[in-house]
Amino acid sequence: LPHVVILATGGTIAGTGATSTTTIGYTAAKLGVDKMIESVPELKQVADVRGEQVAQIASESMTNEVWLKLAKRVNQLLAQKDVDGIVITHGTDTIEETAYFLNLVVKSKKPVVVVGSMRPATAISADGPINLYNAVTLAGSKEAIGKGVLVSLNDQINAAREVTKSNTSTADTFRTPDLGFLGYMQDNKPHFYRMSTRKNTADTEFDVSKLDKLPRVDVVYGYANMDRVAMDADIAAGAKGIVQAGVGDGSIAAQMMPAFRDARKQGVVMVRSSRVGSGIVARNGEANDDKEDLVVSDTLNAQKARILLMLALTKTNDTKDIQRMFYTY
Ligand SMILES: NC(=O)C[C@H](N)C(=O)O
Repeated sequence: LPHVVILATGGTIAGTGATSTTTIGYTAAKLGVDKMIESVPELKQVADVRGEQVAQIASESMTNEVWLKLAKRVNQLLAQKDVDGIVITHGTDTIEETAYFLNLVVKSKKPVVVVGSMRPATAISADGPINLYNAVTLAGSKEAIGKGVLVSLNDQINAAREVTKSNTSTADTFRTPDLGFLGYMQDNKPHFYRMSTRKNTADTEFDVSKLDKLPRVDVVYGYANMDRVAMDADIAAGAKGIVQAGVGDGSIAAQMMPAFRDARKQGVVMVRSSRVGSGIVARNGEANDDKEDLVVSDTLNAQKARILLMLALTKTNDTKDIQRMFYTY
């Protein structure tokens, strides 16, 4: 049997509610990793599993510090001969962010699968146990090697770079808009049909082994009648980069342009992303990125663009080089 380590961070998969019909007003991050493993005895049929508790939080409270701790532990474990794959149990609110962060900093081709659930462990038809079973099966599989960090819930396998939470509360919330998920978990095995084409894990240039913090990068949301107050406040608070989740194709409001120019004068790296949820933000499309010295996020949503920009800023401030990274990862 493959050796799979489960790193637990909390979330609804470890959540408990007052009654079996409580699916909303429950408390996330209550069960410890050993209790979660015990509650799915079938795990022992597919892998030699053991657990470690890395954090015990609802994922809305995820921080850069927990990411660094988690990534370092994943890298230590995957360097061991007796570890074949890792499962990370996680809340679903920021699962796509943690998965993409790991997709950029894990230095191994061995499978890393991030899993969560939409119903707490105490609910009727809780989705946590089957999701955990599928995740451990996937992490122990040969098929998952070299596919980058994966997110698996609801019998589906998604790529970390592309997956996003699309519904606040239903079990089928995870989607890869337009591009589609990678495959299914069915009948105790993965069935892959496609792969993400972007570089990941062992093929990236990022190394967090000596980092204990990441540069501050904030997201500013675009909307009609927006002004520069939030962006200026973020920069005053020390942001080295700003991602605008702009309207449409990452458009910049006329009244925001002076704020973008002031930010660039101070060396703040400005990334145009979109609030739309799918599609490419085209370079020199809705803004003159060459002239204004801006970066476009390509198809990354704003929360993932923030992660890539933080990591990029650990290497360089050069906007051309950072743009290359956005087209590479
Ligand atoms: N379904 C969930 O896991 C939601 C929860 N708020 C979390 O992200 O921890």
